[in-house]
Amino acid sequence: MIPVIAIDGPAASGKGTLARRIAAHYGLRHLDTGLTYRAVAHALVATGKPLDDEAEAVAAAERLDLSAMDRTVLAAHAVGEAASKVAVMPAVRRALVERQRRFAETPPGAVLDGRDIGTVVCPDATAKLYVTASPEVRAKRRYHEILAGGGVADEAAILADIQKRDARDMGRADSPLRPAIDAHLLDTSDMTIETAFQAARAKIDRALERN
Ligand SMILES: Nc1ncnc2c1ncn2[C@@H]1O[C@H](COP(=O)(O)OP(=O)(O)OP(=O)(O)O)[C@@H](O)[C@H]1O
Ligand SMILES: Nc1ccn([C@@H]2O[C@H](COP(=O)(O)O)[C@@H](O)[C@H]2O)c(=O)n1
Repeated sequence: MIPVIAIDGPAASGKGTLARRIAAHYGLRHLDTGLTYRAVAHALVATGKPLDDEAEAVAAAERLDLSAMDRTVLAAHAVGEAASKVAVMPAVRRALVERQRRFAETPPGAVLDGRDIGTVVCPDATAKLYVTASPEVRAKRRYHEILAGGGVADEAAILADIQKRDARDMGRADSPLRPAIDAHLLDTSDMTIETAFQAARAKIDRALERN
């Protein structure tokens, strides 16, 4: 059995931070699936195409090189907003999910983080986590992250964007953000990164022992 760890959660909940730690700890590969949607949105913007151009978006998804996604370009707040618009199109999701599944099925196993990993991409994952935190805590973390990177940010605007993105991601018809029925919920509002990692590790260790 190839171990697959599925981590879902809303924007800025800390799922990427946790996924990277878990992948390093268990010696697994890691895929931030949010980057795949960001890369498609970025490709449309870069070529002057509207974000609802489904044919162009599918073509961008099909030619995407998962090993060459540039986090420094794709991490921008505006790209995340654009990604959530591209992510409502079922044909784009089909193309990306196919790529994500192939990544997950490749030895030695993988950690994938996103919005629909436990529900759609890897429904048979070895362990599933749903990581969340209050919108206010998430906005504060993102605000401090931007300042630490030398940027300028408005915490209230970030909070409004996060709430808008949550509503779009949870409200879309295809693969809405929601915890899988068998996911372990991890509310990190009052947890440090280390505490969240130890809590996740305990759940994953138990799941790995069972398999
Ligand atoms: N438990 C925690 N306590 C404090 N800060 C945290 C915690 N978890 C994550 N962070 C910080 O919060 C910020 C957002 O975390 P991260 O990028 O991992 O979230 P994400 O859910 O992957 O975001 P996105 O949806 O935008 O990809 C980062 O600056 C990270 O260092
Ligand atoms: N499995 C996923 C991952 C992401 N999305 C969409 O992409 C947007 C950006 O994701 P980040 O994790 O980088 O913030 C996100 O808001 C989703 O709309 C998705 O649909 N499915």
